Amino acid sequence: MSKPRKIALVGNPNAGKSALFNALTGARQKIANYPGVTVERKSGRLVLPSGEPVEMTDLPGSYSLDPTSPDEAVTAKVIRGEFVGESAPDVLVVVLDASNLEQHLVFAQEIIALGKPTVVALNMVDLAERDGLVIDPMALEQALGIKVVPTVAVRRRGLTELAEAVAAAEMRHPGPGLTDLTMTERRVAAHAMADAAILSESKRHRLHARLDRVLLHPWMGPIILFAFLFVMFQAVFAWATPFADALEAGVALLTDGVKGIVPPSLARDLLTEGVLAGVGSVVVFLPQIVILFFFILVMEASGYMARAAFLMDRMMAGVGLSGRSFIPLLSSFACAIPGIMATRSITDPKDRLTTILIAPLMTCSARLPVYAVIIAAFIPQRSVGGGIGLQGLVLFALYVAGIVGAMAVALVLRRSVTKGAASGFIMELPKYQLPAAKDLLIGLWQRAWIFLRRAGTIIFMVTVVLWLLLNFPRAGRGENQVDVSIAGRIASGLSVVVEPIGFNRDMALALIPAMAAREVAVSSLATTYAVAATDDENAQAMALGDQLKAKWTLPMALAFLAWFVFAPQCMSTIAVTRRETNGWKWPLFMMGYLFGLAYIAAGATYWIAVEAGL
Ligand SMILES: Nc1nc2c(ncn2[C@@H]2O[C@H](COP(=O)(O)OP(=O)(O)OP(=O)(O)O)[C@@H](O)[C@H]2O)c(=O)[nH]1
Ligand SMILES: [Mg+2]
Repeated sequence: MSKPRKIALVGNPNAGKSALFNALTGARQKIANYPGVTVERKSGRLVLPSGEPVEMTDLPGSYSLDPTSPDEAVTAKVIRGEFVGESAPDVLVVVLDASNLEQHLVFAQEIIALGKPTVVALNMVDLAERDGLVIDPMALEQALGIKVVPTVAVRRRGLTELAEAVAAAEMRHPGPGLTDLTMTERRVAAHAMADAAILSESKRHRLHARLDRVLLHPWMGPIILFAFLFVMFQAVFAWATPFADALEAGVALLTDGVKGIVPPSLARDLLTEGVLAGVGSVVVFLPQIVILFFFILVMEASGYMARAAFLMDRMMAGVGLSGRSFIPLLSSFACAIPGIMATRSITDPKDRLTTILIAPLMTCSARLPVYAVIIAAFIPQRSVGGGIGLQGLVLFALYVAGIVGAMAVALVLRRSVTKGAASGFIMELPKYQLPAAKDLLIGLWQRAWIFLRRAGTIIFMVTVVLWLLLNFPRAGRGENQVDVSIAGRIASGLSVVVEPIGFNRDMALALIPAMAAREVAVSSLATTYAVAATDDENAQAMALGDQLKAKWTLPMALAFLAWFVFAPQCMSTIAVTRRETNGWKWPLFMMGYLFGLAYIAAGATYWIAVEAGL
């Protein structure tokens, strides 16, 4: 039997190729709202209405067959049949976003000009219709000289017709006048074709255009973005407090419960001091994490995220980065690991390396518990006027410090280690959409689950190991358990190094396990203070925040915060950096410079705060 024919889906990023691919083949993959998600090749089987089985490939989104990024290079090579170990596709399906027709027709012409059997999937006609765009597929067919099938990938509309067109595509050939055009000529032609195919445009379309004029305005745009982020950080504290308090009370109740049932023993201590105090101290930050991601998901789903990237482009260019770095850096606010992996869509190797190196400076969500516990303990819960909470303001400042730090580092790197010019940036702005409640809920649930799973696995394990190291060898009469323990001794050694920047032994003790996961800084402190307090009934009953207040000064707390703005990332980030840069050189460089920055920032913060009499 001969091999099945190969069908490839091509088109601009965000045209809905993956959605069509999923709908046609039943395969599953992540679908996000901004360009550049499909990095790898996906293929699956399907049977055409004619009964012919074919193999379908989902190619990365591209703007042109002249590749400007590794993803685009893959697409261009596969289409031309130059990809090693990969036969050329027999039929191409060009996927167009009907509501972005003019833009998408530019690349479509280039594909069609290849002369291969090709059909057009005019996708997202639902969104076009909703926007009041009435498109005439026949006019497009005439202009392009090939079959055009209207589809709605997410509603499975037009799939059968598309499959039929694919089966028939072998016989067709491109019309005259499409080959050998320059890019500019293609743009002009695209404009004319879109004009001819679009029959009417509605109020909604004009409304979106007007929204863009405000949100993308050179100076109003950034102010609105800044204001939005400001509100987001205010909300993280303001909304979370009742839930966090309830969770904290729950953990306290559990601890009392265990103490009531289990007789005093090391095992009971492990449960209360290690598991409940340690892991519990992290879990109480679940509401904050959920609120933070609520805002991020709304930004993504509404189409505002891409606008934010667009606004940031100029600032990025100022420090020698391209706007392409924005999405990876933004992902790093969740976690640096997906952020670093997302840099694969950056064309220029030095541009990409710079982005990888600064990604850990974006405040990942694992740092939120650390910030939150210190802020709640040391920054008074009061308003600085106009209903603006001081705590939210400090949190906002910490995030801004990370961003400013990253931009400053990029500026320096681009003039030294990763010298080079900034490259251009093309990005499509998706349509505005009201986020669907169901998608939001699923997204939030996934985030919450990731957080809880971390608490139940890595944070749990590290905390238990730390508890063991804190409890052995056992203290004799009159000795303090933490002082004589293995962990205590290691931390005492380390505190020689961190004393100059204002850290005490307990803080030093939290730094090492925090390399496994940042949240562990919180659980380590909680466990350490719980172990230290075993003999003191009063101290035992104190919440972590009160313990911190009793044992740290304000300058120490601020120095600790400054440390975590820059502190070298977790082990997994180092590992992924090693993988993405093919060696140890850059991860070591990254660790080195981050350690240096963290040390200087914490030290400067401490001494300035002390001098200021805080
Ligand atoms: N309303 C509507 N949304 C769609 C349609 N097709 C795709 N989408 C959505 O559009 C977004 C982008 O779709 P993808 O399938 O990821 O786009 P892609 O072409 O694979 O993008 P890249 O992989 O980045 O090149 C997703 O959020 C889809 O759910 C459609 O016909 N109608
Ligand atoms: Mg895709």
